[in-house]
Amino acid sequence: MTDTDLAQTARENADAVDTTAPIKMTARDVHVYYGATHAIKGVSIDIDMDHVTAFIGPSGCGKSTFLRTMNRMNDTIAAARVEGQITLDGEDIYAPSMDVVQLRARVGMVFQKPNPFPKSIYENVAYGPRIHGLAASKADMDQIVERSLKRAGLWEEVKDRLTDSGTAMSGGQQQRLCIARAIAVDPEVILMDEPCSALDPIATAKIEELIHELRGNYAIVIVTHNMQQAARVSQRTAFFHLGNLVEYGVTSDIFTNPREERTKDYITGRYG
Ligand SMILES: Nc1ncnc2c1ncn2[C@@H]1O[C@H](COP(=O)(O)OP(=O)(O)OP(=O)(O)O)[C@@H](O)[C@H]1O
Repeated sequence: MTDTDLAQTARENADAVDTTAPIKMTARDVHVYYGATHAIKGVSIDIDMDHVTAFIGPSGCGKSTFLRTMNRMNDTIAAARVEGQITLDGEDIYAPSMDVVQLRARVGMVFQKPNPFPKSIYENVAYGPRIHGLAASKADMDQIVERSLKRAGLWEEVKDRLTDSGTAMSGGQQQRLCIARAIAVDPEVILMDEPCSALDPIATAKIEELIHELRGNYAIVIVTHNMQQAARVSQRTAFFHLGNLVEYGVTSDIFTNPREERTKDYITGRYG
């Protein structure tokens, strides 16, 4: 794909930008340290509801680190320290009163490598709703499982083998199962950390289509190394470099008319 194609793809996607969408999450002057390494340097950003926001930038620039601050996954890394403020619907997610288990249900995460539990397909989806008490009966749970698998575009492929192991599926199916698992607890935000990097082009296309379909109901944030993917699936793009948020805006603007020289260099493949 040439630069012109990239710009064209981004422009086609621009129709989906809604400037009146409410802000779902905010970050203000966020810094992250791993011991002495200063990985994120004063990032401020607003994440809109009903949009897909792509985080792009060269390897090691801090995309995954920043993504993990948004549902406190960095809490699980002993050396990581987060400063600054991140809110969800105006509420500080690092406040002592914040229930981290609830937070991670509201802000779900899909990882680079599909990681289904070594349990049945049904149980993979039912697990979250069960621990959060979202189903009052077996019939309720059956409904949640079916609805989540349908939304993840997997139902037709698995409805006759719900008791098979989730780990016995193809990589692309496993990733859609992980998306179904995230959706099952009714999240408001879905964070995706390079969700297609372990998948072949056909499975990747299916996930991209799915992201497109899910967009209207969630705030979705996707880390990607693939600029064509950012242009195809996102309405907003944030470009990170050396721990800084260099530029953030409407995807078609970032790909057609970047304000910063560093963004331009990156999207035209001059480094990264
Ligand atoms: N668990 C960790 N412990 C120590 N340093 C870390 C850890 N995770 C990331 N870092 C460092 O933080 C910086 C940002 O890394 P991060 O993985 O967030 O970047 P990235 O942009 O997502 O990279 P990539 O695109 O290669 O996945 C790097 O210097 C990295 O070495």
